[in-house]
Amino acid sequence: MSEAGDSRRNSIELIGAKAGTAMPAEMRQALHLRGLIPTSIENFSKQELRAYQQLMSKSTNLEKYQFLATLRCLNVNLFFRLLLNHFRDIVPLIYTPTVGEACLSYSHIYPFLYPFRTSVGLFITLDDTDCIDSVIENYRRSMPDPIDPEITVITDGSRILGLGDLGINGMGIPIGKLQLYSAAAGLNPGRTLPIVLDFGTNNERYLNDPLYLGTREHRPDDKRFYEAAGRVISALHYAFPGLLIQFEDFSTEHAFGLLDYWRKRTLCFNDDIQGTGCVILGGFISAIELAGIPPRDQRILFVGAGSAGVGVAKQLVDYFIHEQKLSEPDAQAMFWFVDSHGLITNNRGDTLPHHKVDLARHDNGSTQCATIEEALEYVKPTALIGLSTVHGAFSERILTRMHELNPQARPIIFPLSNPETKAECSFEDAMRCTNNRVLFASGTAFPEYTDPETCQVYVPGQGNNMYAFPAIGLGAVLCKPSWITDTMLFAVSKALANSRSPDEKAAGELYPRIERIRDVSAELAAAFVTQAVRENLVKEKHWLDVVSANMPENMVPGHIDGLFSRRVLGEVKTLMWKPAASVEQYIVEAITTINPDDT
Ligand SMILES: NC(=O)C1=CN([C@@H]2O[C@H](COP(=O)(O)OP(=O)(O)OC[C@H]3O[C@@H](n4cnc5c(N)ncnc54)[C@H](O)[C@@H]3O)[C@@H](O)[C@H]2O)C=CC1
Ligand SMILES: CC(=O)C(=O)O
Ligand SMILES: [Mg+2]
Repeated sequence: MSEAGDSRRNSIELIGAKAGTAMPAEMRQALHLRGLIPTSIENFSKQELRAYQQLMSKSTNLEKYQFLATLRCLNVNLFFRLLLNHFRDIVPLIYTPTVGEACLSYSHIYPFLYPFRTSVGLFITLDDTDCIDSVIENYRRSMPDPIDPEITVITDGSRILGLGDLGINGMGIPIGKLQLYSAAAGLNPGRTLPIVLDFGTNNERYLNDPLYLGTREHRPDDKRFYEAAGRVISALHYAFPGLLIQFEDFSTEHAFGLLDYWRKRTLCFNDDIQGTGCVILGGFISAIELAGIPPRDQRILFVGAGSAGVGVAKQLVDYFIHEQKLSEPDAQAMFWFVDSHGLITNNRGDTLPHHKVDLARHDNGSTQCATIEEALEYVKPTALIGLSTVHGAFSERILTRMHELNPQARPIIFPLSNPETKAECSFEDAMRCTNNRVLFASGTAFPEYTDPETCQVYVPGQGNNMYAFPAIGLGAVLCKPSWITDTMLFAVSKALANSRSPDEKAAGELYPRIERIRDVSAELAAAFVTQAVRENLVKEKHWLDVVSANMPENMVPGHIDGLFSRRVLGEVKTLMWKPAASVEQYIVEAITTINPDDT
């Protein structure tokens, strides 16, 4: 086909196919589509209604996931309209818990053919890293819009949620996270790039699965891993200057190494370490306000000391140092950690991996605790944080002891492992065992709990990094700081705690309601950008002008109130992408994308 023919075809694909039954009559005529589309000329709301009905008619969550995945490829605008208008219902279908189920069977549910010109993302093998530039170029060519991605979520599938090594099947996670970026924080979906490093898997089940879609080899050694991952990151950095890289679900043994090496070399962050730290600190600040004891009297027991446990602990320690004015040793003394070998101490007789050394207790004398129960009796915690991947680790006995050990304070219990099949306890169990006194947040949303005697309904908190990563990403994409500092993340946590509405606070909720996520993300991103400018790490003149103008001297990180902050917030909001509200708007946008000179 001639170039002119190609271009016409592309226009029809972009404008026509995606407007679908909403395409006006004149346009059907002009694009030679008359007779090829059903007669009725609909609006987007009607299309959305039909899509929602079809979604709800599916009998399993996995079928719903598949329906949504296909819709995302066929009609981006409709997909995001549907998602935004039914956020609470649909997030669990595209994210945890259903995305976990989808990843487990990704090689089996993979559609035969993704529609022309709708790349799912990049699948990069070890061999591909020898010609990585051409692989990236293939991706660029495959995209309908000639614009560079501004954000990538990249995994090697080695620790997908709490489900372990899923190899290439982990691709569902970057896809799901990036869908949330667009829905929750207004990142343009056409500029998001999911990547899986298909460097092999140590999962024997997949290696023996005839339908497994990835490389059938064991994972490489550390040297080869870092070399190959480094090539990919450098090539991305070169091809798309300013691209934000989110590391996701790398096993803990590589998560810290990658972040430490790349943190100041390219714009990046690790969601499991830093995003989770941000979000849990935000909820924890809200929880300690309600706990009924002075914050510095908290005794915090972590169950799980992997990338997420360490990331969360680090940000909580920083909070006690910077906001509660404790010395570093005093702040650290408030924390105890249990891993699969028991309480982490410096004299329990094993060699601790690097990331656990700072977590070890030195004051335990000859006491060692082999189990969570023993640690509970030894520490007598006021707060219990689960990032262990062990379903039911917070047994009824443990939950009841938390109630008994805290007669004066409300116990904080955060079972944060994902998906819900890995959660340390359920909301219902935590409520029953603590006489409804628990301050609760879980990684995957639990249903509301109705007290059988009083019929009062209680809403659980969701402590999932989805409250933070979209905002960190939006803030970083907008202002492009040289690197992402701890204090920028701290500002995001503070803004998250501050973002609760008076109603949410009065109801004792630890996080804002999920339906408000776009407003919340905008506030958090504004706090991020403001902090980045304050730290002199932003070069873009636009943001220097917006933020520096009239910045009060006593600006408190994470406080989004006052005229100054509202100005920054207003600017952030105007730059957030959203699906077109009407077919007319959609067509204008589509034509502008195809031919910017036509405007
Ligand atoms: N809520 C959220 O936003 C997030 C939740 N997560 C969840 O956190 C979990 C952990 O993630 P990572 O830290 O990266 O994994 P990891 O595998 O590195 O860490 C797990 C930790 O739990 C410990 N553990 C295992 N069995 C145990 C047992 N029986 N008793 C006590 N400790 C035990 C391990 O020793 C290790 O320290 C996953 O389920 C993940 O989905 C991770 C990031 C964000
Ligand atoms: C939420 C998330 O990032 C995780 O569970 O790994
Ligand atoms: Mg993760």
